[in-house]
Parts: sequence; C-alpha cells; structure tokens
Amino acid sequence: MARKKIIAGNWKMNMTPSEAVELVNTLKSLVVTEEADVVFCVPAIDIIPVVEAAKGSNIQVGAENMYFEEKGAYTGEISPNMLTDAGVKYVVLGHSERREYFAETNETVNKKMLKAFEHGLTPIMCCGETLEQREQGVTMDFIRQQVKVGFQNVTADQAKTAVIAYEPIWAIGTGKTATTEQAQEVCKAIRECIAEVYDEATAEAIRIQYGGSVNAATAPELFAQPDIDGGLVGGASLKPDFGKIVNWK
Ligand SMILES: O=C(CO)COP(=O)(O)O
Repeated sequence: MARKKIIAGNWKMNMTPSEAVELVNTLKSLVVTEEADVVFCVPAIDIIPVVEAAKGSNIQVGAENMYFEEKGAYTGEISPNMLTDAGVKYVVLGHSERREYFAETNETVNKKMLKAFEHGLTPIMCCGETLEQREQGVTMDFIRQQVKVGFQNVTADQAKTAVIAYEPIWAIGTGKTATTEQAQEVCKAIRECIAEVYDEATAEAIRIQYGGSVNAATAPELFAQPDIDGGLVGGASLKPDFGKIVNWK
C-alpha cells in the first residue's frame, strides 16, 4: 500500500499576518501536486488569514503547537477546539525548539497527542537526537523513548493517521542535511518501533517525514527513500523554493 507523501512547512516564528497572506498568494498556484498533502504550519496569529488566503487551493493549514485543555485559565495558550474552529487540520507537537526553549517533555507531548486526536487534528509529532547523542551511539534509544511515550494510550487506528517527523537537532537550521542514508535508517527504525508497539499494518500506514535543512536540491533523493514519506521544512518553506520542494518529482 502506497503512503501519500506529506510535505509540511514549519514557519516557526516568522511572517506577520500580512506577510503570511503575501507568501500564500505567491505559493498557492505552485501547490498543485496530487501526490502529496501540502501543509503550511504557521504561527497562531497567522492561522485565520492563511486559511482565508488558501481557500480554493491545495494548501492545508496546520498549527505549530497547542495546549492540552479545551479552555480555562491558561493565559497565552491556544486550545485544540480553537484550532479546528479556525480551519486547522494538522498540529506540530514536540518540536525540538519547544522541547528546548519551552520545557516540553515526552509526557506533555503525549497529553497533546491524545487531545489532538480527540478533536480530529492530525499530529505531526517531532523527534530527533542531538549531535552528542548521535556521537554517543544512543540515537535510537532516545528516539524510541520519544516515540513510545509520545504515543502512550494512542490507539492503533489513531496512530495510523498520525505523522512523525524525524528531525535530527544537529541538522535543523544548520544547512547540514542528514545524509539520505542516515535519514532513511532512522525513519525505518521509527517504523519498526511503531510495528513493535502496535502491528505491521499500523507501521505501514503511519507517515514519517524527515526534517532538517531540507531544500529543493536535497528533497528529491530524501523523498525517494522507502521509509521517508515527505518532509517538515523550516527555512526553505518561507521562500518560493517551497514550490519546488512540493513538486519534487
Ligand atoms: O525544524 C525544522 C522544521 O520543523 C527544520 O528547519 P530547517 O529546514 O530550517 O532546518
């Protein structure tokens, strides 16, 4: 069974609402591929104008984070139902920048995963090792823990619809893409971990992206790997280059 690719841009903390609309207007005519789901994960304040600007195009909209409660005294947070009401379909959870700067843990990521599914949002759960962990040879131990805890109490049917983004921290924003072999190796091991936790059918269905300095030059080879189902793209998603990435073939 062929998995449909999913190529997502993670804008991070870039683009004012008016810049966001301009970028969507530039890119939307380029996002015509039927071979991939294309998702723009944008800052919360950009969601509503981006949903509006993307209407009638193949662009789907995602958030970069959310909280694990529906409402209440959580100043500054955004709830899953706020996202769905605004037209959001995907949510990035557990990005390494959120883990590093905003104290996210595997446990809070897990709570968010469960809430996302409850509200019909598709999580893009990020995992990935530091350079030090890679050099110490503990990459897969670390990632297996991120995946196993992140997916705790997630059912097989839910997991089948999820997206996992493998993003080695040393490759993020550094211009240093993992080699195709390194990326494929870890994505394959993540799929094996899902097969262990669930079953083969779930492992075959779940989509696993690679992220970390993906650009128009590196995307085609990465996306051709058997266990890489697309990419989570940071810097290059803010440029017309993203049009080339989504038309990688
Ligand atoms: O963190 C990333 C996407 O979530 C990757 O960022 P870059 O593509 O800028 O390296």
